[in-house]
Amino acid sequence: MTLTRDQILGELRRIGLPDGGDLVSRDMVRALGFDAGRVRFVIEATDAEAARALEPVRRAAEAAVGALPGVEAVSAILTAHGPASSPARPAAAEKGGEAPSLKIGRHPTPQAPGQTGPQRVAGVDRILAVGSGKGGVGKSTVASNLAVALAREGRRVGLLDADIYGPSQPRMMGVSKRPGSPDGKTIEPLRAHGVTMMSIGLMLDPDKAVVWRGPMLMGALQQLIGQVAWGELDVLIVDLPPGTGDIQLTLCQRTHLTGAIVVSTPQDVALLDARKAIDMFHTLKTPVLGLIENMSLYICPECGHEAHIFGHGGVRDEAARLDAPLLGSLPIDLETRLAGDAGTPVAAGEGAMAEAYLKIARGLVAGGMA
Ligand SMILES: Nc1ncnc2c1ncn2[C@@H]1O[C@H](COP(=O)(O)OP(=O)(O)OP(=O)(O)O)[C@@H](O)[C@H]1O
Repeated sequence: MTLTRDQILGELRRIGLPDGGDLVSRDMVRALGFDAGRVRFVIEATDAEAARALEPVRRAAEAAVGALPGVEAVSAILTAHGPASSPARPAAAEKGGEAPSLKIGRHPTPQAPGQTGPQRVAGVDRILAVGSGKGGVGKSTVASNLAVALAREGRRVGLLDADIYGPSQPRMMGVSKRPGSPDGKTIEPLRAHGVTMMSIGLMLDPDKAVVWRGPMLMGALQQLIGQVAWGELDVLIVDLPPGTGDIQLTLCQRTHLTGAIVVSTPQDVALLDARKAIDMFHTLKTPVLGLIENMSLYICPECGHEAHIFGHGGVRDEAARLDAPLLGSLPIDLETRLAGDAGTPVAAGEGAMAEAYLKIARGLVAGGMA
């Protein structure tokens, strides 16, 4: 007997929620897909706390669907908004800069009649999402440096900072000007180090952002992709928030992505989360183009001794397991941190780290990914 969507939903309807209703009646199932006995779906919770409380529900859902005839493997992922940590305050807000007359954070517009599935962005040839399972692994650092390295390789590059809970690209790229909107419809992006860039952090009142729910996040992301005057780009790099939440879901479902790059440090806890992020991209049918290992090694500047502070080989092994390329391994490097804090990514200069990023960039260009 062939497995059907209705059969799967039928099982999910039987999974009651602690506060009433079931996964289907409460409209919490997203991105349901199945192929050759493998079923994948996402359970969308309203916030991180609710998601944590739903772990037994997730397990029950996996078990119920797994018991259906013809199902060999089930992967259910819980998504929620990131933690309500304090995001970086936009420099422009502090300076009281002129706000565009656009209301960022409105609810998303439905797709136009005839539009189904992920849409292309006019003028933008490729979109690469840079994600991570865990925060703090260097995802934003990698995104900004890759953008700069690709620009140095002659590509027309855009960088969109979609990390709503900790937008760090304004600091890393050294921009603080509030983007303008001369016509009140389009948002003018900023330019830094040869890259056209825009950050959600430059447009938000951070105190409001942290209480946003899914629809408002989705609306904001939609505006940043669709209303920013990106111009003609070879590649747009999107710096995602860490984890598997609404921003990731919306981006993958609404925008045609070339693929995702997942950044991880080599230690087990980071890899565990990276695996979840990779699984989410698979569920959403976004190709995972490769992994980047960050902070893989520390080389003592005094004696040259090499220490694997966060473990060794974990990301390479994971890449092999997933049959995904390891796009690069980047060491722990003081200059990388200092350069990021100073607003001039290390890839904009000379030296071993700039060369390491240029090498990754060349690989992406050679592979037709950027
Ligand atoms: N290879 C590296 N060597 C030294 N420091 C690094 C390296 N990569 C990143 N860092 C530093 O680690 C800190 C965290 O990096 P970053 O903000 O890029 O992480 P992230 O994964 O984007 O975190 P989040 O998603 O939580 O914002 C920053 O101070 C950054 O400069």
